[in-house]
Amino acid sequence: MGRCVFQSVRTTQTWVTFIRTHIKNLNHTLPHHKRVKASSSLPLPPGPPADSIWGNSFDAAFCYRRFELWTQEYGPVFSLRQGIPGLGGTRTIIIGRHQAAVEIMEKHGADLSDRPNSVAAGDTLSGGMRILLTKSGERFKKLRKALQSHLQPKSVASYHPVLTQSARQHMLDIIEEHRTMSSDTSSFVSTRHQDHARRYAAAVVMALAYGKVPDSYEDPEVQAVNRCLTRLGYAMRPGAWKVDVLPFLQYIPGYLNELKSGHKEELGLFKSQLQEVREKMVRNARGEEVPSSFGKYLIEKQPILRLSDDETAYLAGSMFGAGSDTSASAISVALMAATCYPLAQKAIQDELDIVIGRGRPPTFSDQDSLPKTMAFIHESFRWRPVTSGGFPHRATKDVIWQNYLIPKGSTVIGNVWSVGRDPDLFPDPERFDHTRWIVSDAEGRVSVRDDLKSYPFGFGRRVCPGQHMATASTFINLALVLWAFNLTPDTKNPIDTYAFTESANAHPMPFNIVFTPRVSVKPGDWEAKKWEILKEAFETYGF
Ligand code: HEM
Repeated sequence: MGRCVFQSVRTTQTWVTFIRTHIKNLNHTLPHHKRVKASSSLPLPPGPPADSIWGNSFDAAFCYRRFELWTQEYGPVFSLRQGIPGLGGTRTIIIGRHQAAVEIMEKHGADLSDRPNSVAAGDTLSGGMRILLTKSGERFKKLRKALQSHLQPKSVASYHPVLTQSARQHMLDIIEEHRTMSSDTSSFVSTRHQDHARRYAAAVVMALAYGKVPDSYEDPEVQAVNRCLTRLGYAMRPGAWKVDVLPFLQYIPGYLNELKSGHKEELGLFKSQLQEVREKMVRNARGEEVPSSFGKYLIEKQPILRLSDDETAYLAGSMFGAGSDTSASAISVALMAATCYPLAQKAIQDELDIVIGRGRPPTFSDQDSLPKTMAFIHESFRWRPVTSGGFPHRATKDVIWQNYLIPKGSTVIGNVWSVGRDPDLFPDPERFDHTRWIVSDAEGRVSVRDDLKSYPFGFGRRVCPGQHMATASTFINLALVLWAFNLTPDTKNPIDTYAFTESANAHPMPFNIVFTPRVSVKPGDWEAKKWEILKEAFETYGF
């Protein structure tokens, strides 16, 4: 008698795997919409083979790129397991295509607005008050409501003057770097343009949070906030604190002391920064002007928003962490794209020349007349997204998608890198092509497609509330840089467009750009005069 196939299956564990595999294999042969329900429950989305105890192992560095390969292999939604769920392990569902992200993260937004437990960075270091890590619930709703109302496009427009002023300083920083670094008068290799972008972003976020612009990136307050951010970044690194998988560790005396003192330090810093605004408001009663800021808004509305003093301080303080690093990286990526794709750069400069001319620098009032420039920005967000791997959500209920089960308690991640490589929407995805974002109507009028532009900022109810601010910052800086300069690569140091930091918010590794002013001078004039003319344009133009 032939050996029955079931005789080789010895343990319950292998039984389960055996049945799951067969259901999965059967399902794989069917189109998504026809996939069948398993006998007692729906199957998990498919995924790469996993060790029966440890689950899937993969390198955490640039895992979003590995996840794109698994999306191509296993489909738009796949599952991973690390350890044993329920015994300190996690089940993670990765979404890699746009339609699936909308169907899961937008349609089931209410069931996916939670964040995974974070004892180290969330509960201890941030005291549960840093909105990025706050669990869903009453506190999250209060914090989110306060943020959202202040970061709507209309409120962002009230910050245009400070954004413009800081972007103008950004241009002057580039010109100043030329003056100090270069003996060649016509162009120069900038090695510090990323520092200039960082200074810009720090300045606007400080202005947004507290209504003041720091003198430099070396400003002691900026440095103090950056120290807090470095600590946060370290605490959030997967595996940095075992307490996130083994929560009982938090009860070991002394174990969390380092994070507790970090919390004390940052709460003290955030409170003192907000106190300064409070004091200004008191002096305002005696005639001192108080610039508008998120901090001022929170103080005025604190009773209506039902925020405690600590929550108010944290909300304003967390702004820097969420908005500064990300905006600086987005600006650097846009400049990297312009440098590496000269035809796209020229298309933007031609548009700037037609719409604005060389007589005055661009402003926010030109934004609606510059669809190619806006398309370029959305393409740079797609090409090298800042938050490439997305940010984890947690399912608070079972979610069913196309006969697959996303179980309650799983971590759900919309992989921004993959969604931007969705072949149905972005064919030949590694190519930078701003024209993918341009649509024309019957009369040939061009505009920017609107339906896809928010995914680089996350999904559902946790979508980035700062996205309008981030887009505005990238617009004004890119438009001013390309109005003023031609960007070319430094032939001695080619740019590696895949060289990024491994952090959650990816930054390009340092790269050089050659800046050449686009100013025409009369024959006989010195080339050097171009820099003076440009400087004058930025210093004197009435922004
Ligand atoms: C290019 C720049 C930026 C990018 C790429 C970006 C991206 C993101 C992403 C992917 C998330 C997580 C969304 C999710 O969980 O699905 C997020 C959250 C957040 N962002 Fe941004 N962001 C940027 C700039 C900003 C700015 C300028 C601000 C504020 C001024 C800001 C404030 C926040 C806050 C407060 C959260 C937490 C929201 C929550 O957990 O409910 N971001 N951002």
